[in-house]
Formats: sequence, structure tokens, C-alpha cells
Amino acid sequence: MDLPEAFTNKMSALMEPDESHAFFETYHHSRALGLRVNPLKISLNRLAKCTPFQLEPIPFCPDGFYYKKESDAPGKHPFHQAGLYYIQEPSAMFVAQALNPQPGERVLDLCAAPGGKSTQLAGMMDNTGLLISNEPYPKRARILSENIERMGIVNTVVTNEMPERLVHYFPGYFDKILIDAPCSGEGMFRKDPEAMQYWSPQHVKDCANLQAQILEQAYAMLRSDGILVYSTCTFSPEEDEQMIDAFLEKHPDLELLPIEKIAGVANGRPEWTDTKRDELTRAARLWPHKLRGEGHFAAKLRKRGDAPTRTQSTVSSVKENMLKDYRVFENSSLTKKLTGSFHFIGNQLFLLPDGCPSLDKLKIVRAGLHLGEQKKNRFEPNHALALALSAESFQNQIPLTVSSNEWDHYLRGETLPLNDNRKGWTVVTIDGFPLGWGKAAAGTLKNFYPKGLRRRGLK
Ligand SMILES: C[S@@+](CC[C@H](N)C(=O)[O-])C[C@H]1O[C@@H](n2cnc3c(N)ncnc32)[C@H](O)[C@@H]1O
Repeated sequence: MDLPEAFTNKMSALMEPDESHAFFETYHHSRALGLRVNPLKISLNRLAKCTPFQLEPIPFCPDGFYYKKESDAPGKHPFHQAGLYYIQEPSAMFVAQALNPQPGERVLDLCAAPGGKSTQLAGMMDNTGLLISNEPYPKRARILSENIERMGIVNTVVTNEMPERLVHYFPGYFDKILIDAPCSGEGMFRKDPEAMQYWSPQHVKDCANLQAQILEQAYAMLRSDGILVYSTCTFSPEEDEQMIDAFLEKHPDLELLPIEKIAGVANGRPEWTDTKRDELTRAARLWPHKLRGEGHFAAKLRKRGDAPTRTQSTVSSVKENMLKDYRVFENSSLTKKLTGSFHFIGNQLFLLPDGCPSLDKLKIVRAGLHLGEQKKNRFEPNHALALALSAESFQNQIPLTVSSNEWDHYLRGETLPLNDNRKGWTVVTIDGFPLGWGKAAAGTLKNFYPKGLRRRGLK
């Protein structure tokens, strides 16, 4: 692999010869491949037993597994479409654990697309509390939203905002914030060799300038005693230790907390800063020559000082009479009555996370569970509803199995033949896990698998 010369010179100057040799050697080997189990849908053991891939636990992430080879293609397996796992670079799985969000907390993932860390955070929160998952670029925000949907996540509001706009709405609001910062991506060179084309010493500086701004914006949104994790997938000290060093210098009320180092995770490097502040060892570096992963940096900070805040109104549910058509659908199609805060955006109906703050004027891509669309005198369920509930929650099911190829026809958008006279909304399952909707009539199941997702189901 032809690494940029300025990059090799810089890393050689930073490291002792033994270490830089081991580091550069990793570029002659293939990258580590990982997937992370979705605890909202399936247990580790059950997934390990029912997938065809050979899985090996990732020692620094309890929900993570290595899979062996690119040709396993877990992204094309129907279990992926059912949201049983998320394909993620192994070292990236460490970061959400460092933040360690708890059920019921208010959490912000400020730079969230495509959603690896947000989907992990929501799983750790057991789909409760409030996760605001933000991405400023609209196309990327849509991909993030699709991944949130696929994983059956209901506690999350996906926003498409620049951080400075969010600061205005959420001063001192969050218990925990993750900044998985846009960075120079030096840890992506094996996974995405194109990242090397964008790399230059100037790009590192530009990223550092942007990261410093994002850190300030996050600081303003963190409550007193709240926790912030800052991470990058790059090795450059300017974006890692030096960034945290300057942030600590600017905000003496911040405390750098130790991150537990397990299974090859290494300390931060104070020697790569001007201050040489010893506590920077508390940060974590995941190096490709010390563990099987591409590389990450993470630092965890607590805000000790006061945080100016503002009173937030929460969204109250629409009146029950607005839900008439939804309830008709629910009575005939689900096995349980959903309760909580129902909210319309246009004619789209959502079930909001508990205590959801007012969303007026924010660009919202998804607000909690997207239940469906109010049509004229009837209600049409959304794909998200099929993926968020367990199979037992649906009155009508078409149970498919991985061993037959019918799932492939369903994911291509084809109609399925029925051997009974059933009518109405029916959920198609794969080995007991919902895949999507169909509507039964006259001996066939009309396919409601979303058009934009269809070709991704091909074998
Ligand atoms: C490293 S990626 C995040 C990866 C994501 N956390 C995951 O685990 O899948 C950084 C993200 O930050 C977004 N970004 C770029 N500029 C930003 C800004 N000024 N504020 C917030 N996010 C930004 C990028 O578009 C990108 O999606």
C-alpha cells in the first residue's frame, strides 16, 4: 500500500523505530472485519448459533464479533435486513462503551452518520430515554435514519442540523454526548484507500480547526456533571491528544476521566503535546499493531462546572380522536395497544421517545418510532413499525426461513403466493424476525418492502 510520504515521515518521527516498524507492517495485511450484535433483537449466543459465518468474539467489545472474509458478505444476508447485527469496523466498537450510556438518559450523538455508534448507544440504552442522533449532511442523515430504522430503534430522534443550531435548542441539556469527529481518517487507509487521496498535512490542520469548534458546541450542550466522549479514527496528535489538551486548557472545569484499557487498548500519548500533561495517558488509543482493528482515539471528559440551561417544553400527545384510523389498523393487525406520546409531522404519525423535547423548527429526519401514514380514512403502517416490534406483536405473519429462497423474492419486491384466503396487513418474518410488510388479498401478498431498500436484499 502506497502511504502518503508526509504521513510515513510524520509517524516515523513520532514513534520509536520498533513501534513504527510494527505499525507500518500492518499495511501489508488485510483489515479486520467486524459485526456487532443488536441486543434489541437477539442475544449473542443465538446469533452466533444461527448465522452461517464463522464468528470470533472481539475482546474489547462484548457485543462484537470478527468475521473471517469479505466473501462472507454479512451485509447481503437477510438477518442484516432484519436488523440482527450492524457491520462495523472493530476498533470503532470501543467508543460507545467508553461513553457507557444508561437506560433513561438524555444522550446526543453529534456527528452520527452512518450510525455505527448511534445504533450501539441505543442498544446500550435499551431503547429508552432519549438519543438525539445528528448529522449535518442530508444524504448521510438519510442513511443514518435507515440504519436506525433497520435496528428497530425507537428512542431516537434523527436530526439534520449543524451543531451551532442545536446549541440554541439544547444548552446544558444532555447527560452524555458523543463527538465521533470528522477527521483526517488515517485509521481508514486499509478499509478505504481513497481516504489517502484526501490526506495532507493541511487536511489534518483543517480537521483540527473544525473539531475544536465542534467540541465547544458540545461543551455548551452538556449538563453540569455530564460526560463527553471525543473520538476520531485518526492517529494525528493534532486531532487527538493536542485537541484534548487545548480543550482542557480552555475549560478548567473539565476533568479527563480514565478509560479502562483492555485487550491491547493503549494509553494516550502526552509526549505528543506541548504541555506533556500526564493525565492524557487516561485517553485511549487503539492501534492496528496492538489489536485487530483499524485504529481509533477516544477521550472521556466530565464537566464539573455549571451549565446554563433553558426550560424545555416536551411534546404532548395528539388527542385520541386523531388516532381513530391508526387504532382501527392496530386492532386488526397488532396484538398489543401502543401507548405514549403520539405526534404527527404532516400526515406521518410517530410515537415519540419519553420526555421528547419540542421539535419545532428543527430539521427532523425521524422522530422515535415511525408508525405510518394517515391516508384518507385509513392508516398505512411504516416499514419502521415492522422492524421495531417482535414477531409476536403481529396478528398475521408469513414465516419464511433462511433455507428457502422465498426471502430473496420478498426482498426483491416481488409478490408472494399465499395458500389461504387471509386479508390485510401481514408481516413477513425470517426465522422468526420481522423483515417487512405485505398486504394480503385474493391469494397473494402484495409487497410493501420499501422500494429504496429492495435491491440490497439480493444474494
Ligand atoms: C467519523 S464520521 C461519524 C461516524 C459515525 N459516528 C458512526 O459511527 O457511524 C463523522 C461524521 O461527522 C459529520 N460532520 C462533518 N462536519 C460536521 C460538523 N461540522 N458537525 C457535525 N458533524 C459533522 C460527517 O458528515 C460524518 O458523517
